[in-house]
Amino acid sequence: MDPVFPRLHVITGARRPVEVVTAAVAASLRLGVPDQLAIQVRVEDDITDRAAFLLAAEILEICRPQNVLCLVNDRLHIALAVGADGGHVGADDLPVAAARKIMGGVVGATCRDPESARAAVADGATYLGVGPAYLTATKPGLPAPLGPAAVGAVAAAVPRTPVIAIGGVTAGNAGELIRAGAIGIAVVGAVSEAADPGAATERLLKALS
Ligand SMILES: Cc1ncc(COP(=O)(O)OP(=O)(O)O)c(N)n1
Ligand SMILES: Cc1ncsc1CCOP(=O)(O)O
Ligand SMILES: [Mg+2]
Repeated sequence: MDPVFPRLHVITGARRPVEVVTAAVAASLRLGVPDQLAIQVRVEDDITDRAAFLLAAEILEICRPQNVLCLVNDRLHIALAVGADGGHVGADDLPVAAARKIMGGVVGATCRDPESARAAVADGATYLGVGPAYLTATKPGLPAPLGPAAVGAVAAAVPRTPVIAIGGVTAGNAGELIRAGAIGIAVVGAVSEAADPGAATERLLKALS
């Protein structure tokens, strides 16, 4: 695993995704840490593949010149078609082993417990997204929040694989997740819903430094 795996994953929401990504990338450049930022293109299920493809291509054009990692959620065919750096899969998506077969780059996998974490790593996951760490309104129907200790238990089970905590993460609670063992965080609302997404990204990056 590349030792410089990004520690802040900004995931696009429905609101102004291109504006948010532009601001997040600019913030990482202001702080001189574009290698610490990843952008994950995530669209709702009712968005067509064509619209998702066009959005992912536009976002990749913002990320690539600055060496900001660009991942696509769920739709690995779109990740491959635009030439993104990788993709992220969860329980309703391609199994990790199948994702690994078609994706030469980064494969992220959602895990909530040590056993599934070890299985995902054995199947070829590059990093794990672990959550929900805290309550979140962004994705309905999730299990109860894990809290920092359970996130840390997953991280301890896969010591050579980066664990990215997700779900209700803010600049205020990021520190306790890192202290528990996560190497980074993924956010939707903390950046997408912020009045100033660039300033919000700076706060999150500083909370990780
Ligand atoms: C970094 C990261 N971690 C977890 C997820 C969630 O993926 P998944 O469980 O497949 O849910 P959806 O995001 O597809 O609704 C993620 N996207 N990123
Ligand atoms: C997709 C997903 N999976 C677990 S929590 C989550 C949403 C995280 O959004 P937010 O950062 O706004 O809580
Ligand atoms: Mg998914």
